[in-house]
Amino acid sequence: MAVYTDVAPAELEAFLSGYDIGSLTSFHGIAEGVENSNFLVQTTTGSFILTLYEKRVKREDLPFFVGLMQHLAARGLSCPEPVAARSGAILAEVAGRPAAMVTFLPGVSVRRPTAHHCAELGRGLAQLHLAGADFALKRTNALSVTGWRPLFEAAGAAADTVAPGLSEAVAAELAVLEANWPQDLPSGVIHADLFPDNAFFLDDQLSGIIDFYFACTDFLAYDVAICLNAWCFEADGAYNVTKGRALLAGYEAVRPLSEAEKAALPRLARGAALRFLLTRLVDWLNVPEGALVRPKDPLEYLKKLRFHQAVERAQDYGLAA
Ligand SMILES: Nc1ncnc2c1ncn2[C@@H]1O[C@H](COP(=O)(O)OP(=O)(O)OP(=O)(O)O)[C@@H](O)[C@H]1O
Ligand SMILES: N[C@@H](CCO)C(=O)O
Repeated sequence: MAVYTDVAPAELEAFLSGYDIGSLTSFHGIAEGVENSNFLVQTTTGSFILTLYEKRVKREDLPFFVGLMQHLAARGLSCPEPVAARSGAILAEVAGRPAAMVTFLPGVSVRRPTAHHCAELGRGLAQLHLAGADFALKRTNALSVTGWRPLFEAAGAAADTVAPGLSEAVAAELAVLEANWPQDLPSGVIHADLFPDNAFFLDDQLSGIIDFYFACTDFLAYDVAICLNAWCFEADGAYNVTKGRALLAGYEAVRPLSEAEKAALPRLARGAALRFLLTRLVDWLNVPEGALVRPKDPLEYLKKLRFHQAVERAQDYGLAA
């Protein structure tokens, strides 16, 4: 149940009195998600999402996130639109947490994506990259290569309680990627967390992208690598090249990858796998007392990392020659 901060009905009513969105008819915490506290708010005019930002979202980053959603929605991307209060304010504070209201998107996430869903996602990701190309604000990716060693140090030797030898394996991979991380690739706004739970489908067509709270400025191909990790592996840890081919073809139909991006893809995929291994490892080792949210399995990403370590060229992911 990803509600870390609860909201009393009276407090919500007081908060909503500052908005022209009708009167409250119902609201409830949303179980999905592990980073923030989300509530479905229904009023006499429609449905909205109230998000209370938790530990990994810094207040100073919120203007970037809400500004980006406004920018992408204005360019036709189906994403949540921040709702302004009567005062014009987008950002607020509810139950002591920074908060914002956004529009509710129809559609459902798919738990077991097919190759068709991967193709749709690839197209949507490329459209996101193109729509974000003229977004004025920049945000450094705190979870790219320079952010991984501090995460590893936060886990420390306890990593080996999760799996024997994990600490040594991560230290070795970290050294390789810090020494060989790609430079000078096409950069821009990336989503950076576009997992199946953050994409909505209606009748198997991509209908929306949510959860822009890791969005930042980084290599566009790194976002592709994150999606290959999140969408193209089966539950048993095997890479599904049919899904990879579909995702990459969908992406390239909208935005072709450069030769430099293709050459860098295996390293970017290793880095993406290490990033999610590390954030999951830190969460796994730091479950708050009485938490109702079960952290995600870091070892899922150790398996993916090991796959990428054996990949020699982008075509191994299903990329057209
Ligand atoms: N704009 C929206 N429209 C419809 N549903 C939404 C919207 N935003 C969030 N949700 C619902 O709330 C859930 C959690 O949202 P979100 O993924 O942003 O939370 P989170 O804590 O950042 O999760 P995580 O980072 O683990 O994906 C989503 O899976 C979805 O069910
Ligand atoms: N999508 C992330 C959790 C939210 O950042 C993961 O699966 O590890």
